[in-house]
Amino acid sequence: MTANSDPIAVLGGGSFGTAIANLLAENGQSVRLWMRDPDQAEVIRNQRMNPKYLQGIQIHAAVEPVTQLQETLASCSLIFVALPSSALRQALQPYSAQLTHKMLISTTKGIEAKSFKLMSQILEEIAPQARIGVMSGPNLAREIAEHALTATVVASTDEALCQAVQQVLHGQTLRVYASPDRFGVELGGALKNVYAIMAGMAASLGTGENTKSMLITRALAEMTRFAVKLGANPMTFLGLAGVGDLIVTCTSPKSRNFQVGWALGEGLSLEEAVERLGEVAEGVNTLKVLKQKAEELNVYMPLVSGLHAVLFEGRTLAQVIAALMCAEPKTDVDFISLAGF
Ligand SMILES: NC(=O)C1=CN([C@@H]2O[C@H](COP(=O)(O)OP(=O)(O)OC[C@H]3O[C@@H](n4cnc5c(N)ncnc54)[C@H](OP(=O)(O)O)[C@@H]3O)[C@@H](O)[C@H]2O)C=CC1
Ligand SMILES: O=C(CO)COP(=O)(O)O
Repeated sequence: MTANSDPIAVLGGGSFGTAIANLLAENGQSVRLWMRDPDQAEVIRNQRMNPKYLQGIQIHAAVEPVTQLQETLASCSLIFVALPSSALRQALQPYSAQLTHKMLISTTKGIEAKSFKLMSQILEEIAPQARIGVMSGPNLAREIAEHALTATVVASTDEALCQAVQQVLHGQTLRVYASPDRFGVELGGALKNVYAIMAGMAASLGTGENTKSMLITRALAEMTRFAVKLGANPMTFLGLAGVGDLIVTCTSPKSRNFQVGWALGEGLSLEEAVERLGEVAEGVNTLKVLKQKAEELNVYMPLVSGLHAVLFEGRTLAQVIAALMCAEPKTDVDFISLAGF
């Protein structure tokens, strides 16, 4: 791997930002890992660890923790954004002038509540002159940091941008695939978090393997149906950023969304589950906005409606399960015919 001449910025000192920064550094890049908390930066600088988010992972010497956002943006032409969706606009809006002509890669898997915008759409709004891409796929931060063999997708119609990301991130333990379908790749990453909450809940209640499989497969049908309604290419959902990410997040206790679901299954309230997690679980907010959008667009999303009913409308799980199982019989893979195939 040849080193890029400019340093590369990673915004967000959480688990994913730290994992990506480390991989870039291991590939020979010089990396500025921006975080808002000077104390956290100091700890990383001195201990070469990020104990708050990635306990036990050694941070490469070429990762420089920084807290000056303006300087960081000015000094880097390739910028990975790993901020929670609730923070991205607010954090970057004041620096739109510094983002002109930069390559911005969103790794954030969420949807803005008030606008239903995906994060790359917000970046485009903040920085219309920037070059925009997204990175998404079955990418649990801890596994990436521990060098589990992993694949991801960089998506943009800007082929040179995809190649730039492949050049700096592709390595011994991470394969980076390119896709021109930015919208589909990004939407898949955001939607699957909701189903991971359901899967975590199902797992903690001791459901059978048939049930787990039904849940994941019908989740794929439901999220694809929604995506088709928004004009996305359903084929993207058969790739790493669709079914790939859905599988990992719905089956792994390392997923924070799965953990929230697990805690709910144990009887904790949503507030208690989120509090216990202490990290970002994007699926909670996505569930709220997705339920509303599905209604607006008249898309049939019984799993989303069911989870929403349990978490926000005072319905019991038993009531929701009974309604789901007794609903009128449907056709399998209906989203393919909806898409005109
Ligand atoms: N973790 C994973 O496995 C993966 C995560 N992602 C996505 O990456 C995004 C970030 O997740 P992740 O790194 O896991 O989250 P974490 O919960 O691990 O960390 C969140 C980070 O965001 C920072 N932050 C929160 N609010 C602000 C703000 N207003 N301004 C600046 N920084 C802020 C936190 O800083 P502080 O400590 O100061 O609060 C912390 O560094 C999410 O959208 C997630 O879906 C994508 C793929 C995999
Ligand atoms: O997106 C992820 C894996 O691809 C991480 O999922 P969680 O945010 O649920 O941990």
